[in-house]
Amino acid sequence: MLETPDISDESSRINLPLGNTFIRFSPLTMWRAGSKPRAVLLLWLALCVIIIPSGILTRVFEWTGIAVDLGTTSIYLTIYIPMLFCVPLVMWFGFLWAAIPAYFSTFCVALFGGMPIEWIVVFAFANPIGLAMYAMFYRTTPISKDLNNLESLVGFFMIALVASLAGSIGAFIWALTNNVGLNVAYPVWLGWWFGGWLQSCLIVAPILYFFGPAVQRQLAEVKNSSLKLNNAKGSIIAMISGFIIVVLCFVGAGRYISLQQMASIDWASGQTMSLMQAQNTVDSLSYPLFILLAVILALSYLGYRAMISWYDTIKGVNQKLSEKNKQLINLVSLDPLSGLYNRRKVFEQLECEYNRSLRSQGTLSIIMVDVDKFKRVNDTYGHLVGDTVIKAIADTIQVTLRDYDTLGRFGGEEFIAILPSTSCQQAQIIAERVRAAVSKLEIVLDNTSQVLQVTVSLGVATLASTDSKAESIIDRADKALLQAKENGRNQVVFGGDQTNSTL
Ligand SMILES: Nc1nc2c(ncn2[C@@H]2O[C@H](COP(=O)(O)OP(=O)(O)OP(=O)(O)O)[C@@H](O)[C@H]2O)c(=O)[nH]1
Repeated sequence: MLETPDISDESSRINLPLGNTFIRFSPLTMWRAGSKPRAVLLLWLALCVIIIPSGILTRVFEWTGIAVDLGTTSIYLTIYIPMLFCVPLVMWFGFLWAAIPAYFSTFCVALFGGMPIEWIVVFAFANPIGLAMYAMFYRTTPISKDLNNLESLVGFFMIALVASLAGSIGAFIWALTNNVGLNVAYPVWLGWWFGGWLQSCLIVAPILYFFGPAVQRQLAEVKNSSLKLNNAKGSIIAMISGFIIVVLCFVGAGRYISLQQMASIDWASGQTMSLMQAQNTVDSLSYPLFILLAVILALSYLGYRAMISWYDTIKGVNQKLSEKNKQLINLVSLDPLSGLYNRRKVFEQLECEYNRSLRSQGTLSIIMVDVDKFKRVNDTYGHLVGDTVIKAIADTIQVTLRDYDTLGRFGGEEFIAILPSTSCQQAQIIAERVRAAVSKLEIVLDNTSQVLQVTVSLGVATLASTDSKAESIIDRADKALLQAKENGRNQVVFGGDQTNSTL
């Protein structure tokens, strides 16, 4: 039977590049999973030991940023060492692997800076929220994390911008806890996200480019989940929902704590601020936060839509490609009129069966079939009717053969059947069945309702112990076919010595 290689399964699934699979956060499982996962876990723990106090070190040595004078305002471009580690971690490992050290490093920095503990708990979520943006983007986008092409680089710059904006909501908490007004909070916030973005573009991007391939090669063995695009929609919706909930909790908790604190502040006048006044102050600080949140969500949504349409495009292109591949395979292997294998493919198939029979010392037979007096059909009814007859004969022979036999069109009105594991006696029985089926075939001519009947002559040959190549069987079958024609047509002739044929 005809077998066209099925490549549709492959095309329905787009394998994301190696880098786009994250390592599942399961330290205990990794510890038990063998030496390689354990080494990765230990490496991560060692990095945590570096990352968590690195934030404090930047404070102690005052590497916290660069002041930039913008005329009327001056902003302070923040450099935050822990994020230099955590962004590559989120890209190579996954969200929790980066969020945990990011949370605790910010926690330590805030503690060191004397921020009240209830604030610290909320404040430390700012950078993990930024990291969630990276994770969301890379979980669902089939672009390289090694930034080895322009598309990936631009994608990274864009996501770094959104992530820096998301992470910079911490600037408002800083402003609240330091009792500074919007005039101070605003440039701090500007420097916070702009500095974070520059840091990602200028320092993290080269790290990803130069070290990414080597790191990912090392991590390949412990990455066990390849992401199916079909699941990407679900996972991005889950991540965006999670992100919205976290940010809302973040903002809500921030407002609640700040209201409580402001209500109890003993101002210079010595009076406690009224709850109403506190509410107004918090509101004035919260509005930019809500605007920022709305911008981030809008950007996320747009990004999500863009990604989904991108996937659909890729999927469509892949489907078209696989259809074209199928067409191409058909073109080189199938005869367009009969739909059977063509001569080239028949030879390939025969070679294959010949080698298989030699290996297994099995039998192999072939039948050559030629339509009798076909020239007369063409001359009498025209070539179009001739084509219909060829197609009808092809179909009849095909259904007469067994599933594992191969039928091909060898030339004009000549067919060849390859019969694996078939002795010369069995082959002759099958050939006789084919002859009888064709002779009973009634082809009704479309325009005249006239019934046309044809016969075929058949030459049978079986693999002999003396055969040194596959073509020898064809030679004998061809000679047998000629003999059948000479004997008067519409008959089966066996070619060669029956006793010498493998039985
Ligand atoms: N309609 C049609 N005719 C074809 C095709 N391929 C070959 N033929 C015709 O098949 C005929 C073969 O004729 P011959 O080789 O003389 O043999 P025959 O008339 O069948 O006579 P015998 O084989 O001796 O019984 C020729 O007229 C070819 O033009 C095809 O694809 N379509």
